[in-house]
Amino acid sequence: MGLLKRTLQNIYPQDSDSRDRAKERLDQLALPHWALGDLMDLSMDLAGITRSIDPPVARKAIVTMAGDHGVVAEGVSKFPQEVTPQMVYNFVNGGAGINALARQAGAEVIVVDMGVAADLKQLAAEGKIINKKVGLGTDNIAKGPAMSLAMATRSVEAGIDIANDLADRIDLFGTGDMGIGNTTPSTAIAAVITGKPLAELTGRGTGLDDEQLAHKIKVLETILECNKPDPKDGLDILAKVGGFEIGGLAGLIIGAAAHKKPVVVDGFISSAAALIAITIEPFVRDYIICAHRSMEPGHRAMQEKLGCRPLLDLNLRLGEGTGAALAMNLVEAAVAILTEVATFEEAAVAEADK
Ligand SMILES: Cc1cc2ncn([C@H]3O[C@H](COP(=O)(O)O)[C@@H](O)[C@H]3O)c2cc1C
Ligand SMILES: O=C(O)c1cccnc1
Repeated sequence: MGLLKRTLQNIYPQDSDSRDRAKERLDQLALPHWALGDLMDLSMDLAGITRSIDPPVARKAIVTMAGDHGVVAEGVSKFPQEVTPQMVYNFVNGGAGINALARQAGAEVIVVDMGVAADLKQLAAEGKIINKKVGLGTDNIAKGPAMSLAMATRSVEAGIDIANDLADRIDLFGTGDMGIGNTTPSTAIAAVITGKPLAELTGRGTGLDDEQLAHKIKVLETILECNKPDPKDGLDILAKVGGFEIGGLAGLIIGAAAHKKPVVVDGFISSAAALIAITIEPFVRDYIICAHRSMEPGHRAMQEKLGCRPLLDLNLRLGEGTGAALAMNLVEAAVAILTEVATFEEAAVAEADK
């Protein structure tokens, strides 16, 4: 049996006993009932995910996966494809948005080459990135499938491998992406899985103007017409309209769920990966924490389908894992509430009048 199938057999819903035990304590905290709001719901989720009322989250990593996209030939991005490997160097040198925010959150940044259209072997040989290259960029999805079904499986299994390798030393995973053009496959995935119209889902990515946005929607119509992915088959969707880094992130999310570890899902591209993951195995949903609401208009529909309310809404539109790094601070806050706040009884505070 392949790695993906074996991993899926280890994915269960959140543990209701641990959730109940967390709720029992949270209900008694010396504050007006549930006054720390969504953070208290998050505490319960963390207990259910980790099977503990002292959920471990201290050791954090953002896994930023990079890949290129043949569809850039259609003029769907404001930036040229060379930016993908150039940003990989920036990540390695510590100068990108994700490096600053991960440092601030106390999270490690792990950069993975899933399919950048450039030779990054030297960086991998120096141990600065992980090499899981499936191809030199996907094929142009406006002309046919992104990749073969075998490559789609390899992408997802590469992400599972990374989760497996990190599971001994990381408690809390975050997702990040880098790949010029990747809001286009992400929008295609969103359209297939949410069933919402492209005009509602498609956004400006790195900053398209009105005319370029209208063109991107046309290209997306062509992409869906010529590929016709099966909305119930996550691997089919990934192979036809996905990307190597999107597949890798779907695998990372699946892997985190199999290890009963929370995974903070970043923005638009990471959410496309999460949609692929829950289409492959719906229980994966129980392990996902949605970091923030991106500026891309389709993000709302994606998060509704994920069944996940975002923690932050900061007009971010970057990716890289930046929103996930910011939300990790809130995940740690949710644990602090559960483990450090005293109950009415412990603090000798009078309870509410009936
Ligand atoms: C310098 C730079 C750094 C980035 N970091 C993340 N992205 C983000 O923008 C890209 C997706 O937008 P689109 O589909 O419009 O190309 C992805 O690489 C995503 O990670 C960046 C984009 C640029 C230009
Ligand atoms: O929300 C995101 O992840 C995003 C939005 C625009 C461009 N790149 C990433």
